Amino acid sequence: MTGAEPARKVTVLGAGSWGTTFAKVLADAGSDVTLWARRAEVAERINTEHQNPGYVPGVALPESLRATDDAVEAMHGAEAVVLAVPSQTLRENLAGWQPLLPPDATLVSLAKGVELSTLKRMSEVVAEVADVPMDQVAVVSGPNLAMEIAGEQPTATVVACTDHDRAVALQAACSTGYFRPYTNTDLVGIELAGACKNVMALACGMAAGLGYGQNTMSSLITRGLAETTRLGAALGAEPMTFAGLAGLGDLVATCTSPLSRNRTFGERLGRGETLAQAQDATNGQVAEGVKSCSSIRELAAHHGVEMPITEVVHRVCHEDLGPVPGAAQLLGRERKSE
Ligand SMILES: NC(=O)C1=CN([C@@H]2O[C@H](COP(=O)(O)OP(=O)(O)OC[C@H]3O[C@@H](n4cnc5c(N)ncnc54)[C@H](O)[C@@H]3O)[C@@H](O)[C@H]2O)C=CC1
Ligand SMILES: O=C(CO)COP(=O)(O)O
Repeated sequence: MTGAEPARKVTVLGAGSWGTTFAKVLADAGSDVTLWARRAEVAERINTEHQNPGYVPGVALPESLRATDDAVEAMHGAEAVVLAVPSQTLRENLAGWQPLLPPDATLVSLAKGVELSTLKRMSEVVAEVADVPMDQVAVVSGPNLAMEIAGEQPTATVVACTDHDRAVALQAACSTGYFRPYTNTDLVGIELAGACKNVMALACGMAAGLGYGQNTMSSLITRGLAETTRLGAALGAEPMTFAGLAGLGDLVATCTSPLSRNRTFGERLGRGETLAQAQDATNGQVAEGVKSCSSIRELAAHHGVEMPITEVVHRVCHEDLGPVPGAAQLLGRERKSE
């Protein structure tokens, strides 16, 4: 897919909650969409009953949306290939798909995370594993809780790509009466914002689980935005990106919605559940911040950036710090100006 023409043939790899929902958006926008599911029975149910109850219960999927568990069939002739798998498995998944990728297809990451061990953003992982230039990689990120979009509630998002024409083509391919994408060329900022907001949603969930109210939430959201912006500035992102849909927009949506898996996970930790207990309650869906809190913390350390909320979330998730002492740690920091 090149130039400013809408993508007509789009493949979505991953039929979880966001992959299925984004495939519906693309199909509703008039694109010819094939959705790849890991399990044959999920693909079969989408084709025959137009439902994916494990991930988007009660949602009627468009009849034009085709699903398959055959990656070869899914990717044949695709102008854009959308990667809708968790951040920490993207490398492994994409390595398997790499030989099947149509050469000039725009590769679109929906994942919000930073890879453990390499500390790479998802677009970096995609460009490396697919062996394509960075301007062939796009990202979609914004306040995009899948179940609200699946219910066709009005939502905006950002389509980011360093190649503006590709961003415009993808924007056209996913614009519907309920979904309004804006373009942006600041891939670094858009991706960091998406990864960090999951960590802040864990923190807000913990606060909610401890019984704290809106002052605490607002304080965490605002200071979370400050530390995310600091990291972005150190990595060359445009600071204004963090005030946009993929920054503040997604941060507010995720930190305040009971639909967020990250916020819900944090709330369970705040109520005193262990990591394993909270994990059991996710219905197999991913809460990216649980792993990304560690990779973002390490990335920040490499760049000499202070991220106190991320630090506390990491310690609560992985170093046995209780949420109450975690809150005390944040409140007890050295006094400073805003
Ligand atoms: N659900 C949402 O509201 C939104 C999710 N996202 C992001 O999209 C990405 C995908 O999220 P969801 O679709 O929500 O996740 P999910 O947990 O609902 O689904 C994950 C999908 O990846 C597939 N998959 C393939 N290989 C896998 C492996 N090795 N391990 C686990 N799953 C594997 C699963 O079968 C499943 O179809 C995440 O990075 C998430 O942060 C972004 C915006 C909205
Ligand atoms: O990214 C999301 C909303 O924009 C979804 O958040 P959760 O992964 O926490 O459900």
